[in-house]
Amino acid sequence: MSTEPTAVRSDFLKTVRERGYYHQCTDLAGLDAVMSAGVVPAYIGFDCTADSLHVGSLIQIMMLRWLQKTGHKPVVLMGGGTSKIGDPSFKDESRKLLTDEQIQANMDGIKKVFAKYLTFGDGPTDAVMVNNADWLDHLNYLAFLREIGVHFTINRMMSFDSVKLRLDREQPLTFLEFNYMILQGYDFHELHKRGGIRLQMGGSDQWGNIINGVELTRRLDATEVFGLTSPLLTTSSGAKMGKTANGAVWLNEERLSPYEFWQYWRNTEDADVGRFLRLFTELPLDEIARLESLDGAAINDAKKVLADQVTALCHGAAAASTARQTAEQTFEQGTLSENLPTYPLSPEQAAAGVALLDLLVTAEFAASKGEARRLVRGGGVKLNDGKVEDENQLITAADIIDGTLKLSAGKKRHALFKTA
Ligand SMILES: Nc1ncnc2c1ncn2[C@@H]1O[C@H](COP(=O)(O)OP(=O)(O)OP(=O)(O)O)[C@@H](O)[C@H]1O
Ligand SMILES: N[C@@H](Cc1ccc(O)cc1)C(=O)O
Repeated sequence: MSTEPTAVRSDFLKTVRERGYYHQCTDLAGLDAVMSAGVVPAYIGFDCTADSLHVGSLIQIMMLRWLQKTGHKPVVLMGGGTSKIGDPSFKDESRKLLTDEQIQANMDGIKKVFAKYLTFGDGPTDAVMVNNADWLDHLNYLAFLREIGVHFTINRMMSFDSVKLRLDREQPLTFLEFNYMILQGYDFHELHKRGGIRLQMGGSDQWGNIINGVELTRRLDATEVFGLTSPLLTTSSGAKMGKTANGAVWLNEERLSPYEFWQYWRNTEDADVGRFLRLFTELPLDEIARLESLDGAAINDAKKVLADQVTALCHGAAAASTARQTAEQTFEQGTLSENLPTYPLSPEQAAAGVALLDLLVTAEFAASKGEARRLVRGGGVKLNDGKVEDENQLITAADIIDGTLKLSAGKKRHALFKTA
């Protein structure tokens, strides 16, 4: 790797460095020269391992958005082929093999989010979506080994973290998974050949896979292509970005309501506000500097700006403003908002009595009854705004006011159960 220049000229790389998307690049000066000279088509791949992406991948989506805004062409690669293998990078165990139907359903779910962040079409800087199953599904094993396998040495493959970590821990790495980096490497060469793609981006866990593509393309096409990675985000307290007590923070509203999404950002730790504003909004940097310098109670205003901006991008301005109003009604005016997550409760259930622990699980405040029990013991559960003392409490018709029961966990998580 060459020495990194202190200044870059291209708008895209300036943005990447100023806003905190930069971790590593194969040749920053070389990439800067190419990006300053004209439109660069660049890609990021997403495997279809769930039916929605989560905020961990939002940094990648924002990089594609900035790429387009600064005059380049984003290529979104759906890993319809690679999802059949499963990327072993930084995973302790083999992934569960997915069926073709599961992969297709996941792809249908994941695809939806990109239209909100990118403009698709046929123009020079319009985004396009490709699926690597289109070329990987039809590879001929012997021909592939002879044309591509010959460029990879086992010695070098063993030096990559995705392989090394498993072997060091004496955990199995199947031959299937061992092939993953070759296939992702082949994608880069294929995309370069098909659409002149010069750059692949991804989180820092993708570095090894990206390098393989850069080296393979250089050998086969005699062209320099580039790799650029972002840091893998954790919150200031060290938690992996994108996970809450309830699991991942999903981008699709079928998985997580815009209200809960808004709340996630509103609950950002103070120390993360500036960093998240730079990464996940498009506000000008001087405005962000002002917002992050707020302290005391005023930092909460900055968190609301963050929540508004990120929710508006992901779910639209209307959903963002409804989420904000709901939160303000619930927390600042103490009224019940109709927009809180709502679950049905049948009159029969209410008449027979339902265990509070079951409702805590239904509302996704706890993943199991055991966890729900600990939540109550910790003093964090409220029923209609009154603290719950008895973990075995049965909810009955007497707890239902005007057909509604309000359940809360801590100050910030609320759900309504309705009998009609
Ligand atoms: N916390 C994170 N910060 C930055 N980038 C991330 C984060 N989590 C995932 N990514 C990036 O998002 C892209 C998609 O990753 P992927 O779908 O594998 O996410 P994941 O959370 O690791 O999911 P899975 O658990 O299925 O592997 C990759 O480029 C990856 O590096
Ligand atoms: N390996 C990437 C997905 C990916 C797949 C194919 C590619 O060509 C590029 C990236 C991930 O797990 O997130």
